Amino acid sequence: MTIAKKYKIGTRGSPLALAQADETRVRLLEAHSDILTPQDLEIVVIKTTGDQIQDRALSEVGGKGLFVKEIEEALLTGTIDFAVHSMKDMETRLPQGLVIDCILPREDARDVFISADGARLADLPAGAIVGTSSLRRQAQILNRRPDLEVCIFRGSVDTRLRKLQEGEADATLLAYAGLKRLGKENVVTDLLSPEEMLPAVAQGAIGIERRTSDKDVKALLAPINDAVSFSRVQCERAMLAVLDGSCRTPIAGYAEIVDAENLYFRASLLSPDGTLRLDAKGTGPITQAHELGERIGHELKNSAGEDMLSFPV
Ligand SMILES: NCc1[nH]cc(CCC(=O)O)c1CC(=O)O
Repeated sequence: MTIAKKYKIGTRGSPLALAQADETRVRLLEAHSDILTPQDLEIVVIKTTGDQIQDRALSEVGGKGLFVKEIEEALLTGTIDFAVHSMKDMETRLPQGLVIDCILPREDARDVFISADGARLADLPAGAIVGTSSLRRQAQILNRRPDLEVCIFRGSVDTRLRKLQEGEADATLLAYAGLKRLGKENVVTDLLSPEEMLPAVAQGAIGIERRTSDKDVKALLAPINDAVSFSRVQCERAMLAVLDGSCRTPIAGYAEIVDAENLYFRASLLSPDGTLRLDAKGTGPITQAHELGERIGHELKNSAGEDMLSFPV
């Protein structure tokens, strides 16, 4: 890096998004303590369409792209220099001219179970209500516990916890990563293993998006990329890219390190009501993360058939 200059970091304004932008800023200041001072990295909050819709499930209003569109426009027009995202919320295809080649060290990817009265998932009585707006969580819960009810739960982590206290549901499911980043691990009743609840693709991973042409930013971000986290996310997203198309199809995918050289990857495709579930798994070299993800994606796609990939809304 030759010149120090000022950079604008784009992010949503939710408490979690701000925590992630701040983590990115701190990592960059550490990695470039020789050339960057705190004033060189400015956090710019961008309000997205998704932030304004709080009362409907995301799958009803257009999917995860809603949280990202305005931020990508700000990148393309140059209002910001790079953007910090939860990789879980990112579509598999980025707009022309943008790239994500920096993934921070991944946080714990598991989902957690939170109940109002401290009961664990296995303790919930028949008919208990679980609040979630994630089709993946809904489908997996109903697959294991067809006797439970699911209701829509949206909003920030705080909003969901408040709804739980107010009795709108008996329990909810959240990403452990988000709670940890907000310093709210204490609300967790139970950590769910990947066998109980296979995480979402890229859950717990923070990615940084930039203009493909911006070589300064590329060099700035390179030292904070975590190669192993990058490969795990690449594997999971390659699977999603094969299956994607319908955000009404619950998909889960989780790649983990088995030894210094290999990934173990599990993926599942379910029907929203949890009655159908297809699982696939495989191992492969970390250096071929994309190929492993694609292979498992095609395996699921072939056994699913067209109808399971396009459930009616
Ligand atoms: N869809 C919202 C969202 N996007 C990322 C996270 C959590 C943090 C992460 O997975 O990195 C959450 C909240 C949740 O699912 O509990």
